[in-house]
Amino acid sequence: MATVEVRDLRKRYQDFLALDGVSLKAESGQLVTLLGPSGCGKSTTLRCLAGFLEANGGEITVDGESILGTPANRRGFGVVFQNYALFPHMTVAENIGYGLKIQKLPKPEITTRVHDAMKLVRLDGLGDRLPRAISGGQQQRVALARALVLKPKLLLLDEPLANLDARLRDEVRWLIRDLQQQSGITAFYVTHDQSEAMAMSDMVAVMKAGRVAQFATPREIYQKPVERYVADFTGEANFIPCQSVTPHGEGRYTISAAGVTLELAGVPGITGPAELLLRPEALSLTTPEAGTFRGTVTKSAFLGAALHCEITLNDGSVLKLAAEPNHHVVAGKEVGIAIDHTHAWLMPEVTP
Ligand SMILES: Nc1ncnc2c1ncn2[C@@H]1O[C@H](COP(=O)(O)OP(=O)(O)OP(=O)(O)O)[C@@H](O)[C@H]1O
Repeated sequence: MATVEVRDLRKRYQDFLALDGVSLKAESGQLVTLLGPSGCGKSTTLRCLAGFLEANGGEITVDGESILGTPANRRGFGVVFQNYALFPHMTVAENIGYGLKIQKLPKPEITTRVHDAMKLVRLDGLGDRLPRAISGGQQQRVALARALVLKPKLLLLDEPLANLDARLRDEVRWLIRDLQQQSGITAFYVTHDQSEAMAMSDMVAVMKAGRVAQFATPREIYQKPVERYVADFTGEANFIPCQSVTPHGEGRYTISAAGVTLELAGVPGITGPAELLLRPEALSLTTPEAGTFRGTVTKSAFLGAALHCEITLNDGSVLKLAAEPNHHVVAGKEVGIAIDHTHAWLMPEVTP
């Protein structure tokens, strides 16, 4: 178990600044996800942690000790990549035991540990197969077992599910989280998949152009994003611009938006222009008289479990929501929208 801290990490590729001061922390036993779009610096951060890349500035500590001068093979970390990189000519068991063989452990101990690791990732009985004779999901589990068998201090996973189909992704995702929690191992996990990040993590770092836009729990990231970029990247989001914002201190505000005055919570310390974030589940359809907002249905689509609607308000804002599937909602209908204030959140309007 290890506490890992990354402070103001910088990495330059020639004249391109890929990491511009990344800071985050994993407490012992936590799984921390680096989430963000392609090119934002997730893999670069992970490679600096692994020791495959040398940082140009900043610090990485494990249990308070700097590791920047320690070469990758002496850090004692387990690494799992999206391309499993198994040795094609070795059996599953040989692949898993390879690192132990390099460490020159006695054969009986290798056999026992490989056996235990295979059981852990549910690969029993497949030890004699070659990688080409097992499925993609099984290959990824071999890669996972190969990392875990070394009892690493820290587990680093770079999009480990990217090459799997949706069903396998789900299965391996839960397996990784189960194993990580059971073993209490600290882990960093790179993904651009928001639902993966939300489901698996203790903490999420949402990355934006070489920096961490927000570092918080999945719940906080989703319900209390610090800016629109984070809100957009972590799920469906509706935004309404505010005409006036009066702060009351401690992150409470009175606002006026789309002709309605509301009192609600938001990012502390907003002084300039702001916009209201309403997640779809904060909204429900009602009569025009009963709603907080009034609008006209501009789109509706029956998607089985829900009726997806777009409502255009009188200020031109468009709200998307999922209504009860048996609701009779057709384009052109006047409706009211009730909002659950606990799911409404005010954010500063940041120019993209
Ligand atoms: N060896 C390199 N030389 C030059 N630029 C690089 C190199 N490796 C990465 N970059 C650039 O650094 C930025 C960050 O790359 P990185 O691989 O960390 O992003 P990422 O968030 O992991 O993206 P992805 O999800 O596509 O893997 C990108 O703009 C990328 O083009």
